[in-house]
Amino acid sequence: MRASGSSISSRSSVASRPSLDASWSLSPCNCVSLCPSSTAAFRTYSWASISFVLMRTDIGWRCRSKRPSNAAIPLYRPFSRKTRRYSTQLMYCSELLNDISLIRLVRYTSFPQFILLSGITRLSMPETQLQQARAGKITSAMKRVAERENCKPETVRKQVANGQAVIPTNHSHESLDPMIIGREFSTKVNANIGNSDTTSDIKGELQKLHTAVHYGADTVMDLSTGESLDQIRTANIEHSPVPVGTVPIYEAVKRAENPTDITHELLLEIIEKQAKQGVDYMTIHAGVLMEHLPLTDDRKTGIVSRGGSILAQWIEENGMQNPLYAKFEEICSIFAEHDVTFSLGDGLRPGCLADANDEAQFAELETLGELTQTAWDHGVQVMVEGPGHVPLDQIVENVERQQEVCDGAPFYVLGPLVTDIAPGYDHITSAIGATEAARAGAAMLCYVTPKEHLGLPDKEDVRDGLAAYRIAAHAADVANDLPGARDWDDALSEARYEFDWQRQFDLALDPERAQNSHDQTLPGDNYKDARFCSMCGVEFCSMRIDQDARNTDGEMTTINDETDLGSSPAADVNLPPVGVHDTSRVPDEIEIDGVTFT
Ligand SMILES: C[C@H]1O[C@@H](n2cnc3c(N)ncnc32)[C@H](O)[C@@H]1O
Ligand SMILES: Cc1ncc(COP(=O)(O)O)c(N)n1
Ligand code: SF4
Ligand SMILES: [Zn+2]
Repeated sequence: MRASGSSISSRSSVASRPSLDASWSLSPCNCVSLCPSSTAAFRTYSWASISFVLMRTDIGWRCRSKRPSNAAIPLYRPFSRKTRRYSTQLMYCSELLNDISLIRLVRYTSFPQFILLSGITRLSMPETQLQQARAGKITSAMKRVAERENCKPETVRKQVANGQAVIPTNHSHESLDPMIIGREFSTKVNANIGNSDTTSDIKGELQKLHTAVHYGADTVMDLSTGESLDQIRTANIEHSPVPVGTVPIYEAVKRAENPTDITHELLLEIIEKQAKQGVDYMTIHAGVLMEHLPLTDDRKTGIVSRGGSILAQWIEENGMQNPLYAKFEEICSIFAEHDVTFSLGDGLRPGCLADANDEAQFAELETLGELTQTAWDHGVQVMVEGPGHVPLDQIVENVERQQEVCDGAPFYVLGPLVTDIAPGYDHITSAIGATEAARAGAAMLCYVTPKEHLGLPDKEDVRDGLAAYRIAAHAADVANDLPGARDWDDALSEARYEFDWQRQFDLALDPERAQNSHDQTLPGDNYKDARFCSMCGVEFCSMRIDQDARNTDGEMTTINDETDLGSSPAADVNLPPVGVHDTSRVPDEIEIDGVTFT
């Protein structure tokens, strides 16, 4: 049976190994998926657990009943390219069968297109969190998430089972501490990092990753488009306790001579490679359809999504449909194998207030709604990306429409920026929109840094962006009455009123910044229990005046009850800087090409 320990350390044993499920039953549709597809899964599993392997014969598989010596067994041969993927999966089986002395074809199953090989133990592919949730299983990732969100594991399972929440957990992401994204849970924040062709190396990227995690990013996206893409991605995954997202079309552009030369095969190859590397979720801009492109003609700022603009160019120059749309089901199969979560990209999102909520944006959203269903049919977890630049009064409509069109799949919004006038302050223009979006039901906010529209963010920008977005997420959680969220505000206010400066710093979203600001004018230790600060000075300190008055009236004794953050229902998210990730599986060091990074 599946490992059932609730401790975090048992997570990988559940998430990344084939399940041994005695109650598994044969059915034509899951026989193929019975064959494991991840070599990693094999290596971590003992041979003894394999009981049988099923093979499809109707799609061109041939089987030899005898194993030729010790060589890899050519058990299966595809008839056509269409069956190539099955071939890959089954060849892994043959690697495994190598170690087994006798393979006997015993009988046909009740489904004539399948041959049952026995003499070996049962084996099945690790399933996605969605598939397991639907089957009524509570995985250790679900248990861990329930612990972090202070809810029942069954609540988590139900939310995942019906697609209202996702737990991005690639089977190969060993250092991950599972988290959940869904409107019923605390609002999450994503930080974009990654290099471009002008700046930043692996070391700089790892520093941005550390900064992002330290300041409370719930997920990070590696949006690198410069040098060393594979190395940066694998280093990020290895070091990240939070889910890592990518946009595979970016690598395709780097690999092809010209974006128009990107082939379907190249895209699938890159997606599969990144899935094997352990990427937890991928932005797939499959909703940018040929027929939607004319709808952007009258826009003020056209197509501002990078992925969207590249695909639009590809579609126009090749005169063919979006390859990510054409190959969507193949992508689903890859995602199902590794439990990669879709982040359905909004390639036609508005790039300015004037273009918000236009026909192109909503036409794409309809397509994303259909693709959500297709992904669910394949047992793959889905979230949906949203805009961008939207006037404050149109944000609720955006969220409600997405929730309706995509049947409650989690909404993951970039900002949105509520005004276009403040380059240099777009972490603020967008955090205002993000707060409104989260209030209306967005599940995850993609941060925007002060460098937006101006340049590549560095680690200080990452810190500023996260501060703005942690505030947005928390403000929405408080307003939405998330149990315990307000306790953090109450505890800090108590410390403030008591002139307990140290506690006020400690409880601050960014403790270092709070202390530095106080130190700028009143650095001495004696000021750390002073009953005023330099804002008003001792004579005009309203809190001191008020306290003295209340003291005289004998009221102070009645207001002494302290909020205990440790026992708050939101204890895990009420911790400064914010949030707690279990980093115990993140290695202290990593070596890349002979250079050690920490
Ligand atoms: C979709 C969002 O991703 C941001 N974005 C794109 N590439 C990077 C990067 N390397 N680092 C940080 N943010 C990035 C854009 O600024 C946009 O806001
Ligand atoms: C919320 C969100 N939206 C979009 C993108 C992708 O960027 P792009 O669409 O510009 O390629 C992203 N990474 N996150
Ligand atoms: S951020 Fe800069 S590089 Fe990116 S689309 Fe805008 S102007 Fe172009
Ligand atoms: Zn913009």
